[in-house]
Amino acid sequence: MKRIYLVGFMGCGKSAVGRRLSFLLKLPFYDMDKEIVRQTGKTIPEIFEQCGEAYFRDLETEFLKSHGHDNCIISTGGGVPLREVNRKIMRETGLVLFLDAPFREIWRRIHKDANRPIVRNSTREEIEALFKSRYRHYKAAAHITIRTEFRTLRQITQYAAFQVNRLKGER
Ligand SMILES: Nc1ncnc2c1ncn2[C@@H]1O[C@H](COP(=O)(O)OP(=O)(O)O)[C@@H](O)[C@H]1O
Ligand SMILES: O=C(O)C1=C[C@@H](OP(=O)(O)O)[C@@H](O)[C@H](O)C1
Ligand SMILES: [Mg+2]
Repeated sequence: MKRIYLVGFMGCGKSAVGRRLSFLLKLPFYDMDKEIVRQTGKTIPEIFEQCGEAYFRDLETEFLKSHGHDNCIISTGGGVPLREVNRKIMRETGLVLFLDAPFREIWRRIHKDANRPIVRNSTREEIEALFKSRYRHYKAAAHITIRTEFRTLRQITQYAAFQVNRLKGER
């Protein structure tokens, strides 16, 4: 089995589900944002402010190109599937799961969070427009879409594990 990538909009649960899935499947877990913070010694808002968003996007692609481990879970950042090269790498090196959460739930989770620079500098309407414009990229990246509405983190994790095992059996 190769890597398992979690994709989706900010706040859909990629980091939370990724961590739980790594316990359940007994596979190492990498959160791309945390790896980038570790490698650069800067927080995500600091990278955006000091180096610009384009630089952050290059770091994401660089992470995907240079990550040396298979058999692991990777939670991506919400902007990763926007680049075609990123989608291609993810689909060729693993299974991509899209956590599809409704916008109102996402907004409730992220609107007060200072760690997401895009949210900090935008209105609800702007973030909703971003959510809509990104949706097709998540769909294009994903092998499997998991709807998260009305499901607990535990249920989502169990369903993700079930889908991973099912697809592993098919390959
Ligand atoms: N299905 C869910 N039920 C309840 N809380 C959730 C669910 N999914 C995510 N959360 C919570 O929402 C917040 C944002 O989740 P996070 O994993 O950081 O999202 P992402 O990494 O996709 O941006 C966290 O506090 C997380 O625990
Ligand atoms: O959607 C985005 O453009 C971003 C999502 C964030 O990750 P999460 O999706 O884990 O919040 C983080 O990579 C950065 O703030 C940019
Ligand atoms: Mg995250």
